[in-house]
Amino acid sequence: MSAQAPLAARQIDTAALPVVNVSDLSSSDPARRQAVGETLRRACLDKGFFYCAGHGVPQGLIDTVFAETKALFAQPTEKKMAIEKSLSRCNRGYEVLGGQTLEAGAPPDRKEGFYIGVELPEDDPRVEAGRFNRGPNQWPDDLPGFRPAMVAYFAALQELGSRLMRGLALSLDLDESFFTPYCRDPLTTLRLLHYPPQRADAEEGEKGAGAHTDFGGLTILLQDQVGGLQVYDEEGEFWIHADPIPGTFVCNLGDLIQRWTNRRYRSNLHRVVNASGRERYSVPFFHVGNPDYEVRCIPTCLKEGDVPLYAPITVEEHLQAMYRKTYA
Ligand SMILES: O=C(O)CCC(=O)C(=O)O
Ligand SMILES: [Fe+2]
Repeated sequence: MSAQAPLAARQIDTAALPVVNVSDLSSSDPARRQAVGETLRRACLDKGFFYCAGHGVPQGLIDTVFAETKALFAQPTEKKMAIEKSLSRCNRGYEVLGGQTLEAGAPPDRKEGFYIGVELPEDDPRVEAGRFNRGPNQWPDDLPGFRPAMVAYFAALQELGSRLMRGLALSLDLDESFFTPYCRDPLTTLRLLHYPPQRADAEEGEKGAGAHTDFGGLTILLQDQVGGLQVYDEEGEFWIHADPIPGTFVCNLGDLIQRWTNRRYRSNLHRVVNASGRERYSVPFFHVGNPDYEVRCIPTCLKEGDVPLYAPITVEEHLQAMYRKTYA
């Protein structure tokens, strides 16, 4: 969505992103929930990227998700190709190294991935109607712990995402339930990613993930201890290294929130460069709402004299356009 940032921009290693403890979003005291909303507002008005602490997702589940993710990517190529994404009508399953180009004009991303979504049987009316990204998942047949771990993690993150959306509503001085209709029947995607180390002899401009903004509402990223995520600072024209902080997720706002808020909250440019010499694994969860929900400028986000910058669009229309753009 955003303009291309200068890739040769100066880089700094400052942890310039705030840590927001969201545990009080579960408080029965409205004032404590509102206080989290205020903290979220400051983070969202700045970069739209923050570390999320106090999220309540058990560390044991997180460790299992990483273990299963590594086991999946360690499988022989033919095993992974047996559940490759093109075999699915709803973009589920394995994505080959270089399968996506997130940054227009750059070389393909040096990452391999795996897509998981809401599990729907073939005879579900939404699947029979051919709705975008609706249908069954593809699962590896010889990793018995994989599916239960991913299903449990998906459910935990879906709940966290909806909780954060209530916090986001508070941050915008809206009713806490403002985004509830959007959160029903979600089109969320869980994505597993493996970034091999950057190559010394790589084509100019090759990255793990090219500079991009996220398509959906809210992204909740689990990253390992290797590092490599970079967030663009538009004013300073440099990349902030969003190094891992144990026990936190990195949360960022996607395009839909930028559209809702008329760019008051931004969908910020970010990228991955795995210069560590090690394998990197990450697990972004794209909390995306109801496909039929129409995202339009929130009236209170419109300052006097401003006009909406974006036409209303349904969640499904926007996602389809972004998939077309990055999977040429
Ligand atoms: O792997 C990461 O750290 C970020 C991945 C990402 O930005 C994405 O999949 O949209
Ligand atoms: Fe992203």
